[in-house]
Amino acid sequence: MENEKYSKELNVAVRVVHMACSLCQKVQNQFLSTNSDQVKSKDDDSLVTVADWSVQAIVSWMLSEVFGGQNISIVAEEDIQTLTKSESSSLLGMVVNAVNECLAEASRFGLQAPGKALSASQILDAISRCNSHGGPSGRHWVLDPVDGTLGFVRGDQYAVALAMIDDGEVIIGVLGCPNYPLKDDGLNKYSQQNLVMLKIPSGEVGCVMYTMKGTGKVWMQPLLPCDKRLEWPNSAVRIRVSSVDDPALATFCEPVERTNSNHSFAAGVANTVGLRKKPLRVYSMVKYAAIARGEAEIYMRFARSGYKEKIWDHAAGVLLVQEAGGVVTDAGGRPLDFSKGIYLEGLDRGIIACCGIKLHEKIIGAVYASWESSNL
Ligand SMILES: Nc1ncnc2c1ncn2[C@@H]1O[C@H](COP(=O)(O)O)[C@@H](OP(=O)(O)O)[C@H]1O
Ligand SMILES: [Mg+2]
Repeated sequence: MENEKYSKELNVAVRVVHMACSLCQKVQNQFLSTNSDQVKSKDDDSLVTVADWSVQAIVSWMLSEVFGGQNISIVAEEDIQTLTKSESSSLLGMVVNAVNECLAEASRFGLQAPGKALSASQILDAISRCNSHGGPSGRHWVLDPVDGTLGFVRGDQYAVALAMIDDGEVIIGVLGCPNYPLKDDGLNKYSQQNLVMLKIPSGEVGCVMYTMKGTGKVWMQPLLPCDKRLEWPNSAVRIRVSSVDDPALATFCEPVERTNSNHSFAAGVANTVGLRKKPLRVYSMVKYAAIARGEAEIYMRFARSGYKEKIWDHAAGVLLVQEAGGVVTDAGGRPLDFSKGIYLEGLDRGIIACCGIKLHEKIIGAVYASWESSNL
């Protein structure tokens, strides 16, 4: 990538996300086969798993090792509240094991393993250190350790998302998608058949996509098989958005959960614009990946009013789409603002990502036309 200034950050971020994906695959396989108690309910009733905490711990630990001790700023989704309750000691034990097993393999990813296994308190420290609120100045890493937790526990799509913001702008975006089929149109095909992604033969599924602002290039690497080392650039191929601009041929994505996006409003917009295909419903930021890779043309997200979108759910994915040639704005057509802390403040109604400006203008126009008559 051209921009020397951030090349080390990008390189390390990609390696760390590969490592995190490998951890997630192990945890997912384990609990899908044993249906164990690795899933707990958070106070807000969303699901959080051993993988969320473990990924946050390894990313935080690695970034701190490479980029400067306790001083780096990381904005991330998880805290240690549940994990430090007395009844959670077995859960903490599982996190400690998962983290240490994963870090022991760091050299395979071109990273340096710790001299000895990390203690529970070092791991809790690493997790709770990610309590930055971001903001308009300085560098902030932004992490969603397991985005699409529901997809993760169902054996479906999820993502590990790591971005770096510098002075309010997203500069680096890395998205690990362990269940993303590598073949063209794989997501479409498997989603339509309602297949659990784990049934896809390994070697045909899982990738890391990454980019740096201003390069106009987005790269995709397959995940590493367990006996291989990551050799940069590890068979990276360039990906680009689709060139389809005819609504009749376009595919649009939306969240699986209707609590996260108003499906009927999106259907109204789709109808107004002349989209004909069924929506592609996908968990997590894999929707951005599908646009960046040209497998879908449009992503619409209309959260209920009052819900505030968080930067870690979007930063990496938005940059991937933009650098792959696409357009992402709020539903009023304005750019997303990542400089205001942990929320996308001032977001107008929803988020629209498109492969190109023509479709984007049509969608924004249809949102305006439909809004008045809707009760969002
Ligand atoms: N009411 C709501 N409206 C919109 N997004 C929500 C929401 N509640 C949770 N989310 C976010 O939606 C993300 C999942 O996105 P999607 O619906 O596209 O799969 C969740 O990420 P996590 O799974 O990391 O918690 C969560 O941050
Ligand atoms: Mg998320």
